[in-house]
Amino acid sequence: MYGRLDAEKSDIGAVRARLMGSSVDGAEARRARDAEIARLDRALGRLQLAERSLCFGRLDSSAGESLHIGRVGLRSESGEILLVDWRAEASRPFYAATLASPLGVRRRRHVRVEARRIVDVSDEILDGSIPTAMDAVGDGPLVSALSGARTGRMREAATTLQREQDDVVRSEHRGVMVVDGGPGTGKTIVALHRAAYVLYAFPTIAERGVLVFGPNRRFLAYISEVLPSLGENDVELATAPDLVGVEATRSEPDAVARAKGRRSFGDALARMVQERQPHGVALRLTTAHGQVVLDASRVDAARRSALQGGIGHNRARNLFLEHVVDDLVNELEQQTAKEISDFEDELKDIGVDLDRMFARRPGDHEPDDIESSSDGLDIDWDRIRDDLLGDAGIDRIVSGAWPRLRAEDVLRELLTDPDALARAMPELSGEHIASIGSEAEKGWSRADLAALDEARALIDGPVETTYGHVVVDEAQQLSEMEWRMLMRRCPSRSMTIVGDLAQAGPTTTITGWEDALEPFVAGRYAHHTLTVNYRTTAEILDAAMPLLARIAPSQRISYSIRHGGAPTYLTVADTDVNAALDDLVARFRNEHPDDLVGIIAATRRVPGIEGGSLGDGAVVVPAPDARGLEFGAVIIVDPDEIEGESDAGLRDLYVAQTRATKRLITLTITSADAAVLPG
Ligand SMILES: Nc1ncnc2c1ncn2[C@@H]1O[C@H](COP(=O)(O)OP(=O)(O)OP(=O)(O)O)[C@@H](O)[C@H]1O
Repeated sequence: MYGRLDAEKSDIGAVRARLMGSSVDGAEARRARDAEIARLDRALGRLQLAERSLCFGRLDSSAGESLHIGRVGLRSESGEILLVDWRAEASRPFYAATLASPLGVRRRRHVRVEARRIVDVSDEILDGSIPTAMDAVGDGPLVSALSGARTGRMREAATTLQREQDDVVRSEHRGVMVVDGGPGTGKTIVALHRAAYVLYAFPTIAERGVLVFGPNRRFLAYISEVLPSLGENDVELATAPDLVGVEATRSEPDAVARAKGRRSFGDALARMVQERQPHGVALRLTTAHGQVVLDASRVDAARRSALQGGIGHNRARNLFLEHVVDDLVNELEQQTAKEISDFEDELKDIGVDLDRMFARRPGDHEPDDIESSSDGLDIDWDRIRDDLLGDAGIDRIVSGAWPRLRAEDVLRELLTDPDALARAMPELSGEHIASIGSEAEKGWSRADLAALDEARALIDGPVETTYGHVVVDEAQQLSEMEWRMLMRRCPSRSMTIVGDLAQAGPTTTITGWEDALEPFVAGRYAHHTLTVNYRTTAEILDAAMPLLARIAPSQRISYSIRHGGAPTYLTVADTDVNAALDDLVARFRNEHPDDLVGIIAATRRVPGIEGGSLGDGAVVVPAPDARGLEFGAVIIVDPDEIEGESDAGLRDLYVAQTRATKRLITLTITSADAAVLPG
């Protein structure tokens, strides 16, 4: 297989070199050549990424046929199949076969390859037959993957995707799919493998781009290596600031962020923009050709037809200008015709007959021209229309009724208009409303970003960059306005949405998936729930259950497949926290040198801990940012402080309790000397 991999790489390299060296005539041909070279580069990149564990599985059927499964598909020179891509239909039994339903598979083999050598083989016999000397039945690769060290970067799991996960990854559903489940059930793993599957199996969707949206950059860094290691580099990873192209530089009270995240805030923006469009007013237009007043009903009709295409306030303004100028020219034409005929009548009254004066002698052609001379034949109305479209005076009058706007200005205007805010956010106190205004000049907050995106859509029209498929991770975090921001980027509504409502943060405004999706795909989405926890041991999960019972009593409880030590609870004096952490980290790292320790604390406590002398074996994470992350060991510092820090404090604590793969330690802080240091 590696021989064929090398041969394919060098074949592609040769074609590429030939193309580079060939001469092309004209821009069209050059574009076609560049596109072909880019395609070859992508194919080459994919083959290079397949180098690491090229083949990781093998299926042997009860009928004696076998199939190798790996990162890419490969054929021999004579065309027979050597290796099947893990996403191909033929690979499905590798993930779907079970003891209860072996799908014709006798043996499923996991192969581990390092530096092109097989270093481990592990078999499962699925059809009930007796293992032979040729079978290597032992501890499964899933268990070894799960108990492996956590180094701060998520790893792909194409080799060990489990059946309930694989059903989602390989689903034929092309619309919106929601995947929920408790912490550690593999929602992120499923979402990322789904992205890889979409790229492979739905080429027309993939062509339009795939976006993976995550809550913050720390999380994106954590998952950043999964897709490349699956051979997929054509996926964009983004957070809200990336999508909007603006950084959030200011924090604000959760209640304010929540209010800004509601639909009603978007509606207030829309009203603000509508108020900058003419409603029920007449337009007085003065031109070199005369003065015209367009009455309110014609102005309203022009406004309605300009807005019909949903192209945004500024571009609709240009259409409005065109409608106004059309009406204006019609009006001028009629005025002129009337003036000429009035003039003729006056002349007739004093005995002058224009028709007779201009009449040609008998024998001349085109008697019609004589008729039309009185209709203003010499006036080129098309040219006048063009002139008026570029006329600064008309532009000024239209701008008075329909000004060009900037999204930033409109949002600032709303944020500094206490009356409009009070109408849009009836739940906020006067104090909060006032604070919004005084903070607005100091930069944007996180919640402002979605509002800015909304204002841009209203003013500048649909976003330019859209995607064929959008994956949303930690989706419980999104506000209604953020849902709109994402939907705007996925007009085809092909999405994979993963999240866990029990882990929702303080600024979430939705209460359920139906609530979130109803405005976009009411009732038309698939829903899956994952049930097995692959992260924490059963002991750690058990310790988190009382909290889950308080947060989401109706949530189906997941179960863990691994066991380990019971969580530890310690008490230390405030002044000894850093010394205790040093000690705990050192002890854990001694036993598990490659495993990262996550120290999770209330946001306000983080700087104090970071100021300590922790080595690189540990990272300090503010509790609200711990969503989605995972560590070998987790030390929770002062759970009460985490719980009390925000409206979502209890859920933050639940998230913190479910991040560890091996050990969970909780440090309670006391100012008394009675603290018990870990002994
Ligand atoms: N099939 C699998 N094979 C190997 N590892 C897996 C598999 N499924 C999940 N895992 C591992 O289990 C851990 C938890 O998975 P993941 O982070 O996707 O869960 P999650 O449901 O997104 O969790 P949370 O809700 O806490 O963010 C990760 O380390 C992941 O790599």
